[in-house]
Amino acid sequence: MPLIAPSLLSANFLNLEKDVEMINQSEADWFHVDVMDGRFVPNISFGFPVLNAVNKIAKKTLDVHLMIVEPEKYIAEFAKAGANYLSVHIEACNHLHRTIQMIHGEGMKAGVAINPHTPVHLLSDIIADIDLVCMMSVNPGFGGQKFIRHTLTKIAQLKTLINQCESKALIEIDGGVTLENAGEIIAAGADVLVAGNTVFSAANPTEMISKLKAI
Ligand SMILES: O=C(CO)[C@H](O)[C@H](O)COP(=O)(O)O
Repeated sequence: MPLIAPSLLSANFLNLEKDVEMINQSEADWFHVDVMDGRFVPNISFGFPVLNAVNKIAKKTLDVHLMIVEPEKYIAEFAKAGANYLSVHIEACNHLHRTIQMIHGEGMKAGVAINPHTPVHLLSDIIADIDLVCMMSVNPGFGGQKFIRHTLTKIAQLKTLINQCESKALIEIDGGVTLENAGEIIAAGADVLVAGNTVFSAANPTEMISKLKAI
């Protein structure tokens, strides 16, 4: 069964508590939290005040995806704010191995996110050291975009790399996941499905999470 991680980017910020409680009560496994800085991506989402508030009531794993430059500056603060998984972009890190060591040093699981154009083989010398690959299946920065189908080929490549390197990394697919494409994403080898728009624009988000979980 896939792990389901609803993305709070598509939640109702006028009543975030209601959406966090909905996820608590649902069959979702994780909270996916997108932090954007307006520099790495052309959008600004939210930061520590929101994450700290979510952490007060969230009863599930907090999976934090940093779409920011110089993520190494903020690792300790994300640990304090309750992040369980912390993913940094390979494209944003000059010293990725050191950044992963810092994340582990703060007691968090470490993830590496990769953009749709970034080749999977660039992960070959880090894959054994990480817990998660957040594979972007849209260009990062916005929810509600269309799934880039080429990502399906990359999932299979990543699965092969993980097996070759005896890595324990989970494969997370982020962007454009729907009820229609979730089956083939899982068949390609994904372990975690992030879903923002699909969950929060559904008439019944709790039911939508259960449907994704059942695929
Ligand atoms: O990282 C992200 C955007 O950069 C979001 O997590 C992603 O887009 C999920 O949203 P949706 O399911 O609506 O596509």
